[in-house]
Amino acid sequence: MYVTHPDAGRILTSIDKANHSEVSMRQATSGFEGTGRSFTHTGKEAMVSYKPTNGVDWIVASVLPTDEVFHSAVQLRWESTLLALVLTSLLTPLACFIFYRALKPLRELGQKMIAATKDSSEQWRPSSFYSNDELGRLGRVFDSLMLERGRVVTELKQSHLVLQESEQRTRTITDSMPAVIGYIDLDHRYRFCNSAYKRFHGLQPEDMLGKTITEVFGDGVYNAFADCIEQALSGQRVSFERMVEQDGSVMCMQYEYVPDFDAYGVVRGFYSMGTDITAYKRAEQDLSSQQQLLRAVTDTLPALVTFVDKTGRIKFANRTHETWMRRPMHAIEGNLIGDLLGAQEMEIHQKHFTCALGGKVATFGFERQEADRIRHYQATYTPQFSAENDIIGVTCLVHDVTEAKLLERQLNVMARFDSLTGLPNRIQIKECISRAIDDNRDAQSLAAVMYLDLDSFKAINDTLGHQAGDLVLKEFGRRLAGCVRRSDTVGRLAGDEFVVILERLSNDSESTLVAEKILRAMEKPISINGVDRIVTTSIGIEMVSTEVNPSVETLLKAADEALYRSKQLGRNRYSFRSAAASV
Ligand SMILES: Nc1nc2c(ncn2[C@@H]2O[C@H](COP(=O)(O)OP(=O)(O)OP(=O)(O)O)[C@@H](O)[C@H]2O)c(=O)[nH]1
Repeated sequence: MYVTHPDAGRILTSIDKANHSEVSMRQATSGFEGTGRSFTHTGKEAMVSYKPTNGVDWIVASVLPTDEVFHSAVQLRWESTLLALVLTSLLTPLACFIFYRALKPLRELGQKMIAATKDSSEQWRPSSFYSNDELGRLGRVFDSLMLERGRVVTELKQSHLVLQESEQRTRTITDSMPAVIGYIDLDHRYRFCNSAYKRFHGLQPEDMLGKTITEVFGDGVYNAFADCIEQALSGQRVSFERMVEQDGSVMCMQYEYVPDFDAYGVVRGFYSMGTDITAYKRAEQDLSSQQQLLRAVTDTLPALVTFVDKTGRIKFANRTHETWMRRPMHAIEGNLIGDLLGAQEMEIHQKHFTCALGGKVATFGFERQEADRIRHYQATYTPQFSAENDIIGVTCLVHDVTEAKLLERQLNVMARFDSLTGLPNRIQIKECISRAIDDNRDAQSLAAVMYLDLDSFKAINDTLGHQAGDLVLKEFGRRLAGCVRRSDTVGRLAGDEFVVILERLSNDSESTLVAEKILRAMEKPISINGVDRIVTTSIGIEMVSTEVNPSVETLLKAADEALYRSKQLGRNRYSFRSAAASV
């Protein structure tokens, strides 16, 4: 029940009758203490406080209209708002001004940035006035960035210039080369073409750029070389020849496809280089026909014709090798000359081969044991020079001189022996005397040269005939040979003149013993056509001592003089040149 209430109508009325649906009223009547919102009895919004009293079962509640409660606060809020408005209106321009001033470097920096992005060519000028705050640092960082950018741009420009110059150089070089040079990417499109495409294919290089091989040359050409293109794009180097018709003439072009790899080793295209090898091909054909001709000519020669390069490898060998060396051609050409000849024979050849490689012609003879006989060969090694005058190898010409050697030996025998008697002739007699002089000196012994002449031999010829004379000459030679040691020499000088050379004598008397033996041997008649006839001989002896060193001619002349002495004394005797013993 209300004990007191501004609304007199409520005094002593039950609270139940009042509007106690409010939370605060229910809280208060439940014995709680607190504050809350409520309404005055006039229906105005109000603040309500309630508290039960001690000792008395009363609840003291005060209800104060909200506007009265917050009057001062509202007043203060209005004043504050007003003040804020005033301050805001006053401080805003000031703040703006301060911000404007504070952001000026940032604004200038921004303008510089915009200007810098518009014109990258201008040299960046860093500002020397920067504050020590964040903006200053930002400005300095931006300046360093711009300077770095300027450096990078400069480098890029220089790189670009270098690249341009390099490209120009590449173009100049490739344009001046007698070869078609192009670059084709993975899509088979031309990315570079030198001016030679105009010369060789009648195509404008600038018209080719960006076009595919098919677009430039057509399906036919592409299909013909599709495999090569794929190989190049798979990273393999490809080389092939292609016949090209241009202005009515046919050229032989050799193409080389060289793959182009990026930094990771992945193919990104390939270079195509085509060279006109028509002249080379013709030269090759000419050379081939010349080689065929050379082979045809040399194959028929009875000689070995070989060309050996500097490394000793046989580059050419005529067919005669097959028969002479008893090997098939494939085991000769392309092999080393050392392998063909064998180590033993190569040892003989090596120095002459080296000599020829040194630029000199070397001629030498060598022998080869073949089956049961020895064959003799004459070899000539001639150095071969390139157009630049460099030695490129050696031409070997080998003749079989076995027959010539035999003939030479026969001639030698014929030239050194008397055909009638088979005894050494004048040439060999002189050699024997010369050798006897040396041996005599070396052995410190004596030697003797005996000059013999048949007595009145002319009469035999005249009476019995020339053939009878020959028979007497042969018999005389035979008997002479029977009177001397095997180490002595019997020879026929000419006509009926003979020489006996006695070696290793101890004294003069040994020569006289031989002379007497000869005289005795001639005492026996010679049977001539059934008629026995005694033919005597006169002998002249010249001793060869170790003290003097006479010439062959001197000795023969001295012996002849001694012979003359024997003739003078009546023939059929021996004499020394001086007045020594004569019999
Ligand atoms: N049958 C033959 N006679 C020859 C040969 N060569 C030379 N004669 C002859 O040998 C003779 C040599 O005579 P001479 O030695 O000059 O004279 P000779 O009659 O022997 O007289 P002397 O020597 O003085 O004792 C000449 O009649 C030559 O014609 C030959 O090969 N055969």
